[in-house]
Amino acid sequence: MAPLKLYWVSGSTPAWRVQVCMEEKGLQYESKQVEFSKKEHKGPEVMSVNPRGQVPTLLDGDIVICESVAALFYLEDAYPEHKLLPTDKKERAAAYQRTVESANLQDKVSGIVRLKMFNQNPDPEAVAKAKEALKNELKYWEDYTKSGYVAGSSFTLADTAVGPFVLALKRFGASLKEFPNVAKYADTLQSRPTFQKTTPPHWKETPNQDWLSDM
Ligand SMILES: N[C@@H](CCC(=O)N[C@@H](CS)C(=O)NCC(=O)O)C(=O)O
Repeated sequence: MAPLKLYWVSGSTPAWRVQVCMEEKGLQYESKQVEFSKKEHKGPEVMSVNPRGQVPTLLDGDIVICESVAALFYLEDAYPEHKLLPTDKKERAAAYQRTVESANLQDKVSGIVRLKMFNQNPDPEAVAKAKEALKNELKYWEDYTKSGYVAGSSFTLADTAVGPFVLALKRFGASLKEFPNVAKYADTLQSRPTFQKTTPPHWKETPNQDWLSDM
């Protein structure tokens, strides 16, 4: 049996990061999809390894990693056969920077999800504020993606960290017309077999949301 095991939920963008990273590295892993609706993430199997009861939870034998970005760095370190960090020091620094910096984008995307997914009638003022914060964040990523990827002109670990959140924007209906580089980047990611293989299953079966149709 493969030593790597990933607990994940369909639509969890942090979990998607780890799936993409393992696929890009060509790693075999046991895929353990859990259901939020059945509270499986708070059940004994997940809670015994991750007391927060969250996904992603990655196991490598008796090693447990419960933070998605930490999991990316761990995988790069433990499975160096297919490297996702550049060897050039300057390019590597950029990839480290963007991988960690993806937390800012994660935060702004999560802001929209918290308002729209878990609220029947979200406060319009709060929604407008969250969209403004997201637009401000996207200005940075518009600059970072001008050479095709988020850290230089080839795919790196940083793209596994950022990519799922950019594709979440498309899922939520954003055309990204004000952010043409990000829009092109989204197309690049969407055409990558590893992203296609790991796209949240329920996204493929249900129409996109219209939460960001004005963006
Ligand atoms: N900072 C964590 C966030 C993990 C997280 O928020 N996971 C969500 C799903 S996207 C979750 O498991 N939520 C259930 C809960 O918190 O009870 C990471 O990047 O891995």
